[in-house]
Amino acid sequence: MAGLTIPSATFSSTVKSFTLDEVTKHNKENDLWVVINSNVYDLSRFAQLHPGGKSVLLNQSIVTSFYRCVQYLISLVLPPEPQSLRFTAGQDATTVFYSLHRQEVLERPQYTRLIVGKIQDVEEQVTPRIPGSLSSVPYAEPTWLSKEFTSPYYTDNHRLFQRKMREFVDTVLREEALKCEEKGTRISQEVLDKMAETNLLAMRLGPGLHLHGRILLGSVVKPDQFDYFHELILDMEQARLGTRGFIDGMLSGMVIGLPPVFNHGSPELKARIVPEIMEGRKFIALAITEAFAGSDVNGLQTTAVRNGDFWIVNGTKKWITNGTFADYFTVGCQTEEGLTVMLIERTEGVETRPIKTAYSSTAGTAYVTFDNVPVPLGNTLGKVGQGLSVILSNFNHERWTIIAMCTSAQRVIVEECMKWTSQRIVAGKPLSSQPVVRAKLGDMISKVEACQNWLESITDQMNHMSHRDVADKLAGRIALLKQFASKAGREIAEDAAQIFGGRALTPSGMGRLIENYHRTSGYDAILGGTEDVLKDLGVRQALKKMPSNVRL
Ligand code: HEM
Repeated sequence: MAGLTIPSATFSSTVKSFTLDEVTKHNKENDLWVVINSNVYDLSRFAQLHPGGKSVLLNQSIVTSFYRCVQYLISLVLPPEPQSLRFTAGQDATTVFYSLHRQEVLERPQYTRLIVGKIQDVEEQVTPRIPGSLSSVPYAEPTWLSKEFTSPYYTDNHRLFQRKMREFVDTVLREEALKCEEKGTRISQEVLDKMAETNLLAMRLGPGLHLHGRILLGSVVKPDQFDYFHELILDMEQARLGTRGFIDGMLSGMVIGLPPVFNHGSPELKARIVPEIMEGRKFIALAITEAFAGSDVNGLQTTAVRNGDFWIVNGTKKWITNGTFADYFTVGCQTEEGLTVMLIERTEGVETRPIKTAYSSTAGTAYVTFDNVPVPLGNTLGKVGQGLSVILSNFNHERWTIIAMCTSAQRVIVEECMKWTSQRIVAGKPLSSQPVVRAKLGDMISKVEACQNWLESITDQMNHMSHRDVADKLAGRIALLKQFASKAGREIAEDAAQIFGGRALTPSGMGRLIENYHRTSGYDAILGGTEDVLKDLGVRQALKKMPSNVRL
């Protein structure tokens, strides 16, 4: 057997080269080899531990049945070993493997160790995606990242930024995301440090002065060059992880809780807390919603009463993202003068309890209670009694980031469905040969493309407008797009679950991304404003601008 050096993503040492005939001899229970994607695996010992059971590794596939029948006829003349009548073992199991497992199974170190060689002169049938690379599946990437298409919005710098972001997501975040999503644990300080090192946390807050003096993603983009398309790319790349709880656990609380501080806090307060938060050493959450009031911020019941140089705060907050581990809370309170926002530090009288939600507790969703908590008057954000404008000032940005992540998550689902419907064989034909399945794919693709194109158009406007103009001219459009995108997401999730069947119901295995999205797509329809409220807001904003001098 000749030695062969294979430069591969999974192993790089000198590996042995075999013929298929040689592999066929290893077809017994304790001497069990299979070929998957031109690699030869020795499963002799692993068969006992195989999560799918030992018997399936020994069972006949249809192809091997035929092959064995021929063997059987020959055996009438020359008897084979009795066991070899029912082997998958000793065969090329590529097709059956990919119909039952995701590629990532083969990439786990404990399984790459099972490789004993490669089949001579045989090309890989499946090319695993290299971390950081683009997908070649149609509609798996937005048009601007698809070969041979152009875009009026993105520059070479955006393209470079996208490449680096995807690399970061694939190599630094992906493993952590899977682990935290499954175990419900909070993001590790080690990964947070890496995010802070690249200033990813600061970039999540959008373009602005807070980026000045910072080195962004290893100097890929200069702080004053960073625009809303860079931020869009960042959000969309992160959302490709397909782990909804972890996406929020990656400090979404900061994205919505910190802007009121640096837009409305005193210079001393900002100097004290903003750097440590943007560097991932301390954590902040936005605490507005209550069991008593959600979108209706005027109905909040948490109170703040003045006492000397302090507010004394009493009340409760519910559904607070990152609340279980937050050091600071940006809180809406009722005062004598009206709604007022203030920064409350985790101190005596502040308690947080995890709330069990439909997504992973890695997001740190909390119920927060304030019991006679003294808050320095200097922690007031904006003017006393004008809390509504402080809260509203960040809503458009929050909603826009939700749209970006929701659209990107949908695209991942489209990619999953394109792959699955092409590889899944039912009654001898791929699923995609069914018109009803193609109709679902058509709906999904149309929806995600509509969201992407509308979103890019709004993002372009944001790049050319002041904050005030965004509030005046884009609030309604952002609201309408958010409800459209989240509804599209929920419909896509439903269609994808129908396509994947039972696989869409288990959080691990082939349909794990579909299961996660199907379970959590409703979050985008509620967080940052429910669909009905936003649709109404969008129309009300439009009606406000109806000229009085028009008639049919
Ligand atoms: C290198 C070889 C293999 C490895 C490392 C492996 C590993 C695994 C793992 C980790 C699972 C759990 C589910 C998942 O994480 O996707 C699984 C399930 C399964 N495996 Fe394998 N497997 C191998 C080969 C095969 C082959 C050749 C067959 C062919 C019959 C097979 C049949 C199954 C079945 C039927 C299940 C259960 C699937 C389900 O629950 O939907 N496996 N395998």
